[in-house]
Amino acid sequence: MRKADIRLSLAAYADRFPFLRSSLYLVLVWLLACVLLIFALWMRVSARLEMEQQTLRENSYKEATSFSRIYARQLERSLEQINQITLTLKYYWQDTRGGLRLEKQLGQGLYPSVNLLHVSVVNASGALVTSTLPIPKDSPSIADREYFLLHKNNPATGLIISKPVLGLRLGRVITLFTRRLDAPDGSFAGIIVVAAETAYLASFNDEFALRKSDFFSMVDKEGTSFASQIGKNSNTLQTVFSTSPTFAADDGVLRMPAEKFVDGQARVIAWQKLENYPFLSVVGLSEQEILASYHATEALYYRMAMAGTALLILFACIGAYLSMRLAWRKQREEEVRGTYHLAIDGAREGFYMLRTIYNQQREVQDFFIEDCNGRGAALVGRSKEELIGSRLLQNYTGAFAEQVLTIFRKAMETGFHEDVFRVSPDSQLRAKWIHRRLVRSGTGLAMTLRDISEAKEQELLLSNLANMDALTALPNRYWMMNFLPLAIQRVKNNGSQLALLFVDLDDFKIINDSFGHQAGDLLLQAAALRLKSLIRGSDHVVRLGGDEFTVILEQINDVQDVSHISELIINAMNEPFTLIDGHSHQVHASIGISMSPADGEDAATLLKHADHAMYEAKKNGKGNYRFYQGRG
Ligand SMILES: Nc1nc2c(ncn2[C@@H]2O[C@H](COP(=O)(O)OP(=O)(O)OP(=O)(O)O)[C@@H](O)[C@H]2O)c(=O)[nH]1
Repeated sequence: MRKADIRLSLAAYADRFPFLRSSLYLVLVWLLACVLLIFALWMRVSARLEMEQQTLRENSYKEATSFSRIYARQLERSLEQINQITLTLKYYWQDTRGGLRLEKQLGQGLYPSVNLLHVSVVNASGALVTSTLPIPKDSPSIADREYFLLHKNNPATGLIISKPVLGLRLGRVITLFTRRLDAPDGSFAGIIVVAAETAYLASFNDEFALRKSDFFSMVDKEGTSFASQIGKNSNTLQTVFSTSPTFAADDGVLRMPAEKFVDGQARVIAWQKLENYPFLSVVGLSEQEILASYHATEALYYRMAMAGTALLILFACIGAYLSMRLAWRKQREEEVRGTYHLAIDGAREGFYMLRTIYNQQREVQDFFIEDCNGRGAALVGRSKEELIGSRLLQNYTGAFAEQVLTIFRKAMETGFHEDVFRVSPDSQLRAKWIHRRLVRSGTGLAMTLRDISEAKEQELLLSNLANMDALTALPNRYWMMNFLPLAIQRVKNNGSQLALLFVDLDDFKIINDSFGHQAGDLLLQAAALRLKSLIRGSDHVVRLGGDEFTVILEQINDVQDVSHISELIINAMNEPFTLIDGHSHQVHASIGISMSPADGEDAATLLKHADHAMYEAKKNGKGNYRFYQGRG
């Protein structure tokens, strides 16, 4: 871009600066609308996400509660199974008077869960007697254990479940279920010990769909975890809690923060108290996993909202730009309209903007005056206010209205019409002559009317002067030479004849010489009147100059008629002229006649031949007429 071009375009923008400043509100409106829409969009997205999250949470609460109940029922059954084993073995032991050999039973496959549940019999002195696990040679006495002493000292004690401990023989965490053995005399005979591994107590993972970080756990009232499992296929462990949880009610559901768990993950936990055992089944669903689908949705929503925001900003920019452009154009149009009104209101021409009114057949029926200037209104004797909004044909009536409509329809078709017309008496136009110009513009017409009456009058006057003899007021030679070709053509077309009578006064010079030039003038005027009185309205008398006249007779079908009129003229001219000077003067006339088309088909030839015939008449003694006989 050249420097000059840059300067030009900068100047163009500088021109627009005041406009831009005054139209800044348009940008602000778009901006505000955009901000509001973006705000509404994000509010909607956030509400939607909130709802989604809420639903997921509610579902997770329900799910956790349902799982904790299932687990509680299963745990109850497992504990009951262990209880049954202790009872069965107690009675079996007592029945067989200590003849129970667990190693034998193990061999017979009586303990299907042998790798998770280990049974032992301890005698009254605390020594292992029989067991499903191998008994080491130096197996220590358990006589000092709390549960052993409890059974020993209290015959009524039923099943005692100890806190989880590290099993010495297994090297794994176990929970001991113990029951007292009584001798036939009711004295203490030892205890049955069932050691349950954590995997036995937490072995329900097939029952429901656990996700990777979900867990279930058997917990006692004090919050001690006995067995837990995180995820479906992981190993069981004693606890998942970092500190012992407390549960105020028998059942419930709540969100537990991340720090409460050894793996640092927040969870929704639900618990349920077992009916027959002092334990709670606890199920925890990982919050991260619950919300995993939510996070995907959230990301999608945010992406959509971002795209929506970008689109809205784009729309707002485009909208602001287009509005500004529209406003700029409008302003320009206003300026142009203002200038146009200034121009047309000061114009001497009437100016009208007409919109077409169509009928049902799509024919132009009328025009609606959309705009006009003061001159336009004045031309039809109305005010601008009256005229604007009215229909064009309201201003015309009768045949003239139909004629106007025809011209206007044609202008709509061709796009342009220009004419000059004499104003009809039917018209309301306040002028005698109008110059009219119609230009198609869009769905209507732009019409200008110019009053050319004065110019036309002037033109007519000049035309009359050019065509008229000043002394006699008869048409002159100039007129005749224009008229004759048309008249010759007319008779040629309709097959009739035209007669040109060349009339020359005889001895006129004497009048001039004897009575003066003025008397001669008066006689010429009187002769002209006399000639005019002899012919029909459709015929013409012309003064060629001096004492020479022509009479043009059209539509001659019989040459006799020409002879007759020639005689009338000669007779009339033979009559003395009494002029206003009181003198009576005697002149005669000689007439030469040429006929068209026989003696000529053009004005000059016809005149020349009539002149020749007149010369012949003069030669023949004056006061008579002669038809052209040819040049012979
Ligand atoms: N008063 C008057 N005389 C005119 C006018 N124009 C021409 N004349 C005169 O008219 C006379 C015409 O002359 P001519 O036609 O030759 O003479 P004439 O006496 O009629 O002779 P013939 O035609 O042969 O009979 C001339 O004397 C002109 O000066 C005019 O406008 N007024």
